[in-house]
Amino acid sequence: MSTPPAPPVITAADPAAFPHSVFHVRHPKVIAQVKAALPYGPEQLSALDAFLDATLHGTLDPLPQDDAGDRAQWDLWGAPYFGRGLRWTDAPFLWAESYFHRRLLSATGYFAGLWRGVDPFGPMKAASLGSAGLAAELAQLGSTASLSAEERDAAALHASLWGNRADLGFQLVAGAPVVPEVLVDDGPALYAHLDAAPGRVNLVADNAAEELVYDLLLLDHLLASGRATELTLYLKPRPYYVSDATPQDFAAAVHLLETVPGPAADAARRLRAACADGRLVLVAAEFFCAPLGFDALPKEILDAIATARVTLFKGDLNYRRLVGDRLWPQNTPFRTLTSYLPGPVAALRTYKSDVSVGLDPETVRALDAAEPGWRFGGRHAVIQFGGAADGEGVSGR
Ligand SMILES: O=P(O)(O)OC[C@H]1O[C@](O)(CO)[C@@H](O)[C@@H]1O
Repeated sequence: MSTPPAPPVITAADPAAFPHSVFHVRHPKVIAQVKAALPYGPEQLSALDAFLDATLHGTLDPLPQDDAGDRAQWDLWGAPYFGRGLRWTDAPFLWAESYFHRRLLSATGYFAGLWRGVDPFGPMKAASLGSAGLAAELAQLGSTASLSAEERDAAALHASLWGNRADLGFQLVAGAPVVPEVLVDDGPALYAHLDAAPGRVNLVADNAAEELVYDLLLLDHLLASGRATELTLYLKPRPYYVSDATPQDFAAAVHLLETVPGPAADAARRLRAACADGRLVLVAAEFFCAPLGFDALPKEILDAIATARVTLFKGDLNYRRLVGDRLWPQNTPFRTLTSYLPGPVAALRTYKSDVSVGLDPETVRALDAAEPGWRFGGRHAVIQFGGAADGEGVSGR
C-alpha cells in the first residue's frame, strides 16, 4: 500500500498565483454585483464596502455577531487564523474562500432584519434560469431521441458536466465561450458500474440555475433508465459561493423544466413524482457550507455514501474538498485520493483552480506548453470514477 506524503495546502498568498486573484480581482466584482443586484440601504452597502476592504487590506478576525448561531463553530474553525495578524490570503485558500462567503451573507443582512433570508445572488440566478439560450436548449431536447442509447448516456453526463461552466461567480471573470475538452472520461465505466447493479445514486450539487437544470436531467435519466432506484440530492442550506444551489433553487429549476413542453416537462413530471413518493430525497446539509474537506464529512453523509451505488460530486469546489486542496503531483490517482470514502465516487469537474489529479504526465506537459493557465479557464474537464474503497490512501490529508 503506497502512502505518499501530502503536499502543502494551497493558500492565496502568492500575488502571482491564481488564488490571490480570486481575492483581489474576483471578489471585488462579486461584491459590486451584489450591491447592484438588490436595492440595499446604506447599512448593507457600507457593510459590504467595509467587508471588501477588510478582505483586501485587513487581517482575519472572528465572525461578527449576527443571528445565524454559528459563531462558536466558526471560532473553532478559525482558531488557527483569527487574531494572529494573518491576511485573508495567508490562510488555506479553501478555508478563506468559505469564510469570505459566510461573511458576505452577514454583510447583506441575510441573518437579521429586513433582508433576512433574501438570497443576495437571487437576481443573478433568476436571470440565468430565465435566459433565452437555456430555454432554447431545453426546447431542443427532443432531438436526443435520434441518438443511440450510449450517445444519450454520454449526452446526459456531459450536459451536467458542462453545466458547471455556468457558475455565476466564474462568469464574472471568464472569457468568451470556448471549445470544451474532456481530459479524462470515465463515463462509460461509471455507466457499466450502474448497469451491473442499480441502486441509490447520490449527487452533491454545485451551482443553481443552468447547472442544476442539467443535473436534474441527468438524475431523471438515471432514474428513467433504471440505473438509479433512488436518488439523494445534496444542496446547500443557504446561499454560498455566488450561485450554489439551495432547495429554493431546486424548486425554481423544476419549475423551469415544467414550462418547456416536451422532454423537459416530462422529466419535471417524473422528478416531481419521485419527490412525492420518496424516491428523490433532498438534503440541505450544513456540512456543505463548512470550510472543510470531505475527509471531515459527518457520519450520516458517510453512511449515505457507503450505502449508495455511487456518489457524484459536481464542480470545482466539491473536487477540491474531495481530493484535498493541495498541489498534488498531477499523476496522483483519483482513486487513491478518494479511497478514504466508504463507497464508490465519481467527480464531474471543470477546471477552475489549481488542484489537478489523475492525469498522465504527457498530457500535463502538452497542456502546460500549449495553454498555460489551462487549469483556471473552465475549458478543461474530467469525469473521474473512483470505484469502491481499495485500502490505498495518502497520509496527512
Ligand atoms: O462552482 P464551482 O465549480 O465549484 O467553482 C467554484 C470555484 O471558483 C473559485 O471560487 C475560483 O475559481 C474556486 O476557488 C472554486 O473552487
